[in-house]
Amino acid sequence: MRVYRDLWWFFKQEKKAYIVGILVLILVSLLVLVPPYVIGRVVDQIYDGTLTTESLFGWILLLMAVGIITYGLRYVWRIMIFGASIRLARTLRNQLYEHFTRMSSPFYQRYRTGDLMAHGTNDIRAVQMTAGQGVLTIVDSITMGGFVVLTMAIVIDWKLTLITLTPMPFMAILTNIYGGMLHKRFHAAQGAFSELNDNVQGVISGVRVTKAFGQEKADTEKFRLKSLEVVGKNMRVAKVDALFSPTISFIVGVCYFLAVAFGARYVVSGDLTIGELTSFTVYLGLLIWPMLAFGMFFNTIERGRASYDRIQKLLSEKQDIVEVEEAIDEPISGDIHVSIPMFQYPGTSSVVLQQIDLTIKEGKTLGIVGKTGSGKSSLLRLLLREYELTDGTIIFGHRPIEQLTLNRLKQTFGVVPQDHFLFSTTIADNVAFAKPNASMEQVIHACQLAGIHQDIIQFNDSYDTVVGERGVTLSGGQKQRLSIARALLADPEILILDDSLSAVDAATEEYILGKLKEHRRGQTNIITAHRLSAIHHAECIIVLENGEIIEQGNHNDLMSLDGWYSRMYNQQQLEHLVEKGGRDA
Ligand SMILES: Nc1ncnc2c1ncn2[C@@H]1O[C@H](COP(=O)(O)OP(=O)(O)OP(=O)(O)O)[C@@H](O)[C@H]1O
Repeated sequence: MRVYRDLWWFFKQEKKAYIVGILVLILVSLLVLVPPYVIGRVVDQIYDGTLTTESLFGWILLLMAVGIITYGLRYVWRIMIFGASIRLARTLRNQLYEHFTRMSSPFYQRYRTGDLMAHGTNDIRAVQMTAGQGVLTIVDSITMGGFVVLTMAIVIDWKLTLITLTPMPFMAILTNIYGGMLHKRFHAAQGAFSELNDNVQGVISGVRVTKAFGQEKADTEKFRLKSLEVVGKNMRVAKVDALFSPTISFIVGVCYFLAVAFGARYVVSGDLTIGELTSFTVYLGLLIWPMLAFGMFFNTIERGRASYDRIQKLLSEKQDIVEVEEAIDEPISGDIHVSIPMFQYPGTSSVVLQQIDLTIKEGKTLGIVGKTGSGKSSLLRLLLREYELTDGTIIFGHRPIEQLTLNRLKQTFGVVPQDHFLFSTTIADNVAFAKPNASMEQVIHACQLAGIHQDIIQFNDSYDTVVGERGVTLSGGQKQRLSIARALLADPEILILDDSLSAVDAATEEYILGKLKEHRRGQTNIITAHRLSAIHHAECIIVLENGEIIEQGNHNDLMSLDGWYSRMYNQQQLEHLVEKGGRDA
């Protein structure tokens, strides 16, 4: 029942729908008492020989009227109660979605995508059932069950009612025991389903790698086993679930037996008419649904409680990055001063960045290089405030990063991440993602700057070509250039290219860099790269090693240092020459 207390905010919000729905349900419960009464009266009139055509016609009219009114009322309560529960599902889904969009990287590291998807679908459905079917079953079992029992006791015979209903407490006890078992098993089944979801998501998004390594069989086997586990756990739920109905039917059967055995004696002794006994047994039949509903109710709320708890746990996850109340939303300008004595990712013990002291000059290009894992992307993530600084400061002009609104920070940067992502939509929509109202000319211009325009017009549908899962598959270099076009279209004050030219050839790289220099004159660029040709033109270059700046200066400064940069540059130049020689030969 705790789930209803937790959902009280929603019932208050939808009180009109629930009050009308419940009142109508009560009315229906009263109306269903009429037909068994009529049947009993008709049987008695036949037995007495007093049934006339007129009175039969009257009874039939009454039954028809009750039938039609019940039909209409059942429609009304469904719309009221089930309609409200659909609105609850919508509200929770929106809350979850908004929450997901607010959360930053650490949250997505803590939760698996499959789990989040299961919470957004299965759990919400279970809560919706609690607010819809759960309310119906409890109201129906109490009102209809109560009215039927009262009618049997008051209108027909209280002693017979008492005898007939003695097995009922067993039903309450048993359904309660089953409910407890169901809760545990449902929890386990839900967990296994989440894992399966995760598995499917991983397999589908990595299907090309699977095929490339010929791992289809192994993957299918893994999936088969996982699926078997889910089936097994759901079977355990089904086995308890399946106990409800036979238990109730058995107990109701015993009640029928008692009703007929004792009722017949009452008829013989003249305490009951044959019509009354007929009504009594029909009323007993009406009790099956409330009893079943009672069992279903526990079942539904057990699931709803587990699911609502999981949804609340997700919603209560605090944002990792919180905007201060007095955050300022003013245009960001000036140099960026970065001072990070030390940085560790939350929950880890290894130092990723240390003794970073750096000024990123406004309107200039900063190149960041270093071995893989040296901390290049981590430094960018801190600039974007994807993670909170544990020690040190980042100051934009004269404003510490924490004093700026998150929105302003996002608007200031245009990022082309390493793991660029294209949506399953047209090329034009993908490019215009951050600026949906951009004109076609602007989209084309950005694509020209990113050196992808010529590729796009080769496609049959040009800018309307659908890419991704539902459309054409682009090469790595094409995807990178589309991501660059997307960032350029937004014309950000600070452009970040995180190893974004790695998949294009040297000539294309040179073309894009030339265009960037021309188009982004006076704007800040931050470029990380493994190929030094991508950054050698930068006004300032830093070399990172184990999270520390070991060299800093422009290309000429670094070449004269004769350190990591110059060694790497010479080596890459040599490789380039060998490659070119090989091609020319
Ligand atoms: N979210 C994270 N949580 C914990 N550790 C992380 C996280 N992201 C990166 N790291 C660790 O931080 C270190 C620096 O990683 P980072 O991605 O910044 O390196 P990088 O220089 O950008 O590497 P690459 O050139 O391969 O992209 C690595 O040891 C990495 O394992």
